[in-house]
This record gives sequence, C-alpha cells and structure tokens, in this order.
Amino acid sequence: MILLTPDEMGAADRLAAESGIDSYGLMVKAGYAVAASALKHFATVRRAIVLAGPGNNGGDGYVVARALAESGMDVAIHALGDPDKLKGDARTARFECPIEPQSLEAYLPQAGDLVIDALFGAGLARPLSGAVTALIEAIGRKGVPVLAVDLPSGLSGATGAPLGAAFHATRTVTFMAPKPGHYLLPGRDLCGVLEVADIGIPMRIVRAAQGGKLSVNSPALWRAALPHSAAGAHKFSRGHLGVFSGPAGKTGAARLSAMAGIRCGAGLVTLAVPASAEAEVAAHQTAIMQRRLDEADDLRDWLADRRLSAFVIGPGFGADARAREFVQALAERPTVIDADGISAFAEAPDELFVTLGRFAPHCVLTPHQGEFSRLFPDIAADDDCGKVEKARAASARAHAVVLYKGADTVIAAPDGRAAINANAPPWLATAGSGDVLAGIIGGLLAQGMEAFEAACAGAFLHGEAGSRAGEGLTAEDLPGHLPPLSAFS
Ligand SMILES: NC(=O)C1=CN([C@@H]2O[C@H](COP(=O)(O)OP(=O)(O)OC[C@H]3O[C@@H](n4cnc5c(N)ncnc54)[C@H](O)[C@@H]3O)[C@@H](O)[C@H]2O)[C@@H](O)CC1
Ligand SMILES: Nc1ncnc2c1ncn2[C@@H]1O[C@H](COP(=O)(O)OP(=O)(O)O)[C@@H](O)[C@H]1O
Ligand SMILES: [K+]
Repeated sequence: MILLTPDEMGAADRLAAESGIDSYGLMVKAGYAVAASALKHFATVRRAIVLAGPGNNGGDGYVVARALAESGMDVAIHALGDPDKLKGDARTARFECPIEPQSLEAYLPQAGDLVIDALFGAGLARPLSGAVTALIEAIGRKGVPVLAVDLPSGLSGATGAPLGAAFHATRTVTFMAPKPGHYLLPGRDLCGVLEVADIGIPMRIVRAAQGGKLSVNSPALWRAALPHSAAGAHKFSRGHLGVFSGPAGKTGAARLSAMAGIRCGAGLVTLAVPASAEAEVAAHQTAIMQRRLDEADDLRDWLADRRLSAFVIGPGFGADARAREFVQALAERPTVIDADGISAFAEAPDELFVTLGRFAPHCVLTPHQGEFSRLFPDIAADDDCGKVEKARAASARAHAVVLYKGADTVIAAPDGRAAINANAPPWLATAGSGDVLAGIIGGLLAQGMEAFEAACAGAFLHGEAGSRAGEGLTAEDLPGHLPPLSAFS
C-alpha cells in the first residue's frame, strides 16, 4: 500500500487538475465518502456537528453537512474564521450547502453528538489556537465521538506528530492513499480506525505523484524477493548464517537470533562462541552448530569460508573495541548489526559509516530509539523531522539499510525507499524480541535476499509471529510461531 506525504497528495491534486479532472468534483466525492462513513458507523447519534475550517478541509466539511442533511440527519455547522472569506472549491461547497454556519464559540458539546472534524487537514501549518484547543478539550470531556476528515486537526500528516493540541478521532477518512501521519505514532492512535476513500483520482496519477517511494510494509514489497526452496535444495544452497554469541552468562540473546535464523529457512546456522561460553551454549542448542571464536584472528580464519552468506552481530555481544573490530571485518558480507554492535560505535559513529561505505549497501542496522540516538544524535534530535525522514537520513549516512524499531518501525534504504511497519502487536515489546528480529533478517539475508527486502520481510514476519503467539508471549515463543515463507509467495 503506497503512502503519500501531504505534499505528494497536493501534487496528485495538481496533476489531476492538469489532466482535466474537476477539483470540486473531488471535494464532493470526498465529502460524500465521509458522510457515508458517518451514517454507517455512527448510526445512533442524534446530531452531527460539522466543524469547518478556513481551507479545503472545511470545504469537505460543507459537503459532508449537505450530504448528511440530505439523508435526514440533524446537522449544524460551526465555522472557524469568516465563512465569507472562503475561496475556490470551499466557497462553492459553502454556498451549495443549505445550512448556515454558526460560530465555533457557539458550539456546546452534548452527549449524542457526532463531531465531524473538518477544521484542518493537509494544510495545517502551525499549532491550533487556544479557542480550538479549549473546544477539543470540551469535546473530549463529554466523550463525544469524532470523525476526522483526512486527518485529525492538529496532527501533521507528514510526521505523525501533533503540532500542539489535536483531536483524538474515533475514525478518520482520508482520500486516495494514507499519509505517513496515519501510521506513525502518536498519529496512528489519534486517527482511530482509518478508512481510505477512493475519490476518483486515477492510480497512474497517484503513482506519478509519489516521489518518495514510501509504503506501508506488506508482502507486495518483498514477495518476489523471498527465497524459494527448490526440490533439489541442499543445506548450503539455503545459506549459512553466522551469529556471534556474547560471553558466558550473556549467550541468550544470540541463541534467540540463531533459532529465529534457522526457523526462517537458513540452511545452516552457526553460533560463534567465546571459549568461556562454549559449555553454556552447547547445553542449549541442538540444530544450531557452534564454533569457538575468541579473537579477530579466529574471525578472519572463519571468514575464509565463503559459504558463510550472512551474519548477525550485536545481541548480548558487549559494546567494546572487539565489537568494533568484528563489525569492521564482517561488513564485506551481508550482516545485521544490532544492539551492542551499534552501541560500540557510540563514540565514533563515522568509523562505522566509513566501513559500511566501502561496500554495496548489503548490511542492516536495527536500532531502537536509544541506539538510534547514540549513532545519529543530530538526526534523532531534529524535531522537524518525522521517523521516516530520520530513518532515511540515517540510512543515507550509514550506507546501510536502517530498520528503526518501535511500535511504528520504519525501514529505509540508502536509495530513498522506505516502509512503515504496521502489523506488530504491542506484546512484542518484551525482552529478547529484538534479538529474534535480528535473527529473522539474518536468516533471510543468508538465503540471498537483498537488505531492504530482507529487513521489510523480517519486520513483517516478526509482527505475524507476535500475533500468532499472542498476548503473554516471550521471545522464545516467537521463532516457533513464524509463518512459513511459502504462505506469502
Ligand atoms: N486531492 C486533494 O488534495 C484533495 C484535498 N481535499 C481536502 O483539502 C484539504 C487540504 O486543504 P487546504 O490545503 O486548503 O488546507 P487546510 O484546509 O488543511 O488548511 C487551510 C489553511 O488554513 C491555514 N492554517 C494552517 N494552520 C492553521 C492554524 N493552526 N490556525 C489557523 N489557520 C491555519 C493555512 O493557511 C492553510 O492553508 C485536505 O486535507 C482534504 O481534506 C479534498 O477536498 C479532496 C481532494
Ligand atoms: N508497542 C509496540 N508494539 C509493537 N512492537 C513493538 C512495540 N514496542 C517494541 N516493539 C518491537 O519489539 C522489538 C523490541 O526490540 P528491542 O527494543 O531491541 O528489544 P530487546 O533488545 O529486548 O530485544 C522491536 O522489533 C520493536 O519494533
Ligand atoms: K480534519
């Protein structure tokens, strides 16, 4: 599912107009779609209150009011600003609506109302005024449901962050394609249930307007890149994943990664284990092989085996000089750099970026918010930037695919492709869950998937496994709940 930024949606609007599509016709379809949603999902409300803003979002609101009145509903309009100053399509919509707008101040929320929020959409440029903020609070206190037109007013469609106060909608109806703010937090929560209404802009125009190559993560993005097990497959043809264990007492994280890697199809998985931890790891693993590996020299010997097709380094490893040395040696091959593999470069991130820049972007960095801030402090601190822009900037700087974890995980590639993952249940927020994710991606890389596709597929499979394992899962449960790759091909 493609996503459009508000700017790209504006471009789609312009391209549609240039191709002869009537922009007022689009507004009418948008307004009727919102009215249909109100009638379907809020069947028991006694009165619809349309809050209409000064731009085209307000214009949509006048169409909604007309449509609801035509269906026999009791409707009132409360306008922000002077309705006589409306321009263009919004002005037309106002004069085609039989209901005379009242002032915003005149609205007193009552139980039984439905608020249609048509104050601001894509054009929101600054925080809402004090009067609108007070009204949002009054509506919230009365528990009046809100149906948002395009976006809950106050929310940035580009970043998912409210500019100040914002409506908390029960449902949101947007047009043609969702915007990043519908999926990034806290926007996703503020939108409630999201509906995407087709208002008749041809898909070729929507695609032409989509400059930034941003999508919601779904199998359509990576299905074609999934590894296929040919009938004649042997274990080496399915790839060999190497996972680096931490010292004794710290081996669990790498063991979780290794299990996940073998579960999602790597032909062989070997845990590289320091001498101190050999007995501990051996006591736990059966299908996973293990190899003693202490020093960088041991690693160089191991790397002579060209059949090792991918690595995971970081979970439980120790964020130290040895981690830096290992990451630098591994960067020539597809590697997931997670946890301590990231934190080890906190003092000298450029060392990592220079190393990764020597190769094609075949490595995946999987930072959570804390790790992201350690590696990219300036990008993390840029409040004007949403999570998608942050992940993109980080990816370009690091010459690697960046999977920026969280409830709204974003995956970005150095070439600008990006995806927001949306299938992860909240109970994935449990210790060790990220180690499993690193192993899944490692397993896919080992089977020859490209880094961006492997990271996107990995995040999606991780979310699916979380849903299948259910609430109360522990990280150990996740590998056993991974769906088979063939379910997506
Ligand atoms: N293809 C499209 O792009 C379509 C857009 N439509 C609607 O058009 C909307 C965008 O319309 P506009 O670009 O007119 O923008 P808005 O209606 O969101 O905002 C209108 C204007 O309000 C002013 N403003 C911004 N923030 C403010 C604040 N905090 N306080 C006071 N004034 C503020 C700005 O000058 C802004 O241009 C979309 O959200 C959607 O609802 C629909 O009619 C369907 C088609
Ligand atoms: N609220 C949430 N909803 C969905 N997924 C989440 C949520 N919080 C965290 N996750 C996911 O859980 C995993 C946690 O990884 P991480 O922070 O590295 O933890 P750990 O190091 O304990 O494994 C990540 O994949 C992250 O995207
Ligand atoms: K709105």
